Amino acid sequence: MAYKIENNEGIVTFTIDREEKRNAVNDEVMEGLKKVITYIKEHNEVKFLVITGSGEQAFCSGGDLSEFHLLKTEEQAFGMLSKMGNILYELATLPVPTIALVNGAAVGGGCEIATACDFRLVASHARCGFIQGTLAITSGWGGGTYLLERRLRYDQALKMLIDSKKYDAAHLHEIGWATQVFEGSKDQALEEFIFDIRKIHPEVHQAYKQIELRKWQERNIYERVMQEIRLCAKLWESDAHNEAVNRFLNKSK
Ligand SMILES: CC[C@@H](C(=O)O)C(=O)SCCNC(=O)CCNC(=O)[C@H](O)C(C)(C)COP(=O)(O)OP(=O)(O)OC[C@H]1O[C@@H](n2cnc3c(N)ncnc32)[C@H](O)[C@@H]1OP(=O)(O)O
Repeated sequence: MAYKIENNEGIVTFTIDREEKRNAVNDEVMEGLKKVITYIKEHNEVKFLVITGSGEQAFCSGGDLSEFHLLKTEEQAFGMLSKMGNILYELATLPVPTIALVNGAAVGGGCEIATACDFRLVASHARCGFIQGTLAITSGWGGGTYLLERRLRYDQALKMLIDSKKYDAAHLHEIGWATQVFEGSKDQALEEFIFDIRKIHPEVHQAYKQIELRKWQERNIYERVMQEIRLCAKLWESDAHNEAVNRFLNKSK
């Protein structure tokens, strides 16, 4: 199984469990995300959702390039990107607060998943970034739109997208992407962060979340996400992208 879902007294945790691939997202992980989203929508008692990755090296390394590299044309790419884009939109607009427990690197689509969450608790050793530019594509799951909505300073958010590099945790905190940085155990960091939140009735959380989401509807976030995905799909079929992915997949051979 590529993922684990646990419910501990209303705190639902989704763990991507593909440590050997640095928790890259494949079709099975997408199905798991759909499942946990449906579960939360059907269970009013859920207080919040935590997303994390197995091991300490990576939260998520983005789309599984060994699988998705088989998609060559713009339309093939759009199919996969929009499937995950819709899942990420559902995640970003869940009625409960969401926490990315960033236990290690969050790059490419992994950084998009973390950005789609309400809070980002980042391990001090983790390096994160929208590195898609190094593959000659843009963010393809809607994460660019979420980043620009997260109220980071605009110039810092745009720089994060266009310099396409990994930032250290201290810098991510300084620019406002990381909610907080933790040392040591991720479970303890989560416990401390939710200590007060978990005492509050879930309907209160949901009411505050609704206020934020109403703003998202007014700002046409879904349409903007779909435009972002289309732009990425166009770049996907370029020679530059193909060559960059081949370089990554063959780097150790
Ligand atoms: C598709 C959507 C698009 C988007 O919308 O954003 C994307 O997500 S594009 C994908 C962006 N991701 C990448 O470019 C992969 C980046 N990966 C890395 O930079 C590094 O792996 C890491 C996450 C920083 C971890 O580095 P390290 O701990 O040194 O591990 P390795 O690099 O040696 O990787 C170990 C192992 O895992 C494989 N791997 C890692 N990431 C992916 C991936 N995204 N897809 C497929 N496979 C991945 C890597 O190839 C190694 O495999 P082996 O050599 O077989 O051990």
